Amino acid sequence: MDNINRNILVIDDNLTVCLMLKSWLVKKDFGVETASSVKEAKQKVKEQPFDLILCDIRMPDADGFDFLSWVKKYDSDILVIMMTGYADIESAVESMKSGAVDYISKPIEPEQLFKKIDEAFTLQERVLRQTRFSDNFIKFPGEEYSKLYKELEHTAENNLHRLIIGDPATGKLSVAKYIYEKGTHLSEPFVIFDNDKSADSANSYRTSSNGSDDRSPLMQKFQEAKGGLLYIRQTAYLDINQQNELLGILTRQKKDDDFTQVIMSTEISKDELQRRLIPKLYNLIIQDCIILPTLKGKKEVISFLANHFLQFANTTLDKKIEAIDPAVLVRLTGYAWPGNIQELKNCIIKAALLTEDEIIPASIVPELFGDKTKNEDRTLLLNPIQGLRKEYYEKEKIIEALELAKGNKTMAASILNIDRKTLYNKIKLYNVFPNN
Ligand SMILES: Nc1ncnc2c1ncn2[C@@H]1O[C@H](COP(=O)(O)OP(=O)(O)OP(=O)(O)O)[C@@H](O)[C@H]1O
Repeated sequence: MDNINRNILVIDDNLTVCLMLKSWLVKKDFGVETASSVKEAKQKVKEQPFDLILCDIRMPDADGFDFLSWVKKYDSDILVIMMTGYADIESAVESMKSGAVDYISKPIEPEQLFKKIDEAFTLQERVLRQTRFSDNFIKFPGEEYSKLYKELEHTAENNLHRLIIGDPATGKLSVAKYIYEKGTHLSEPFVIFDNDKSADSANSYRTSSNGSDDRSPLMQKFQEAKGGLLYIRQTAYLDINQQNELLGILTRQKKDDDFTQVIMSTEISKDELQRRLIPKLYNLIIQDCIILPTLKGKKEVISFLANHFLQFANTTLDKKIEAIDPAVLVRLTGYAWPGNIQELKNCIIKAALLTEDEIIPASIVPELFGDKTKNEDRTLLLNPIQGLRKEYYEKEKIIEALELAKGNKTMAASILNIDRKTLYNKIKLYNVFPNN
């Protein structure tokens, strides 16, 4: 990965050390900020995303350990390397037990520093690859779902291309990630081609520094995904050229090491899809397509998921809520969930945030569902965050998710179903400053 997308915060009360480290790291293309006190450092961490922090173990206004435990609580994904004097080796080792990824002794040698930073990122990437999606996917109870999971496993094991049809937020992307994780190419990329008309610039034609890249956005993403899995969202809206390209991808690839599995998704009905796609493509992908159910009327699944998201909220928000009051469950299971899993997830997160006791109380129902007679007037926060990949709404959705998650970026990323790094990039892109 390019260092250009990585931000490092250097914390040291010695200005010379800060400036020296900054000049070394800037030459390696890192984005670098400095802070001369823990107070200033905390402020900076709240204002902008950092991937790694180099922190002096002894700071005048607070202990480096205090800062370390604060930062790990604030955002456990930020890597911290402690900087120590020779006499401090014992505390450095101690700091690793408290969550630092490494330590480095002063005086610092540039090569040793780069090596340690490199190792820290490599280790993190390995861990992320291993745990990337597994936290997010759970299997729902019931016969219908167990058939679905068997089908997904078959798709994964045999490296098959598949179309997934499902209403908004029924878990199409999650299913694609599951197939990837269960499949044979975990060490290869998982790439999303978001065919939303207003999708972000990642899908626009890219121009290289010394010439132009005249491959279509779809073919660029296909190349990027080589040997891995390409997920095509909103397949129904591919233009004719892209449909022909997709047909080529699906029919001409050989099953060798470079084989790229393609999982396509759409929200629209088969009839509508048939009207939009060229017949050859439609006929090819409609066979064996996977249809994801909606939540409406599935009481057992809704209550299972509500409890699952409660556990997730407990862990992420550091809460200890043990149960959901039966009256709340009745309301949850009776609701139609037009925004499907996303809406339910947002609802439970909100409930967890509003709950101080061990049980989500019945008194919370009006807050969650508003006035029953005016269902459409539910708060904005409870509207499903569906359009998150659409540029028009993206900033708004990010702010909404950060507000809902009370600034907790791990939680916000999960709400948006994007990884933390993507969230950080978008926070930067749209200049969103989460305050908490
Ligand atoms: N099996 C699952 N286990 C846990 N969470 C899930 C599961 N399926 C979906 N979710 C959660 O539900 C939300 C919506 O899922 P996802 O983004 O996969 O839906 P989608 O159908 O791809 O959405 P869209 O209609 O926007 O394309 C996400 O927050 C995701 O984490």
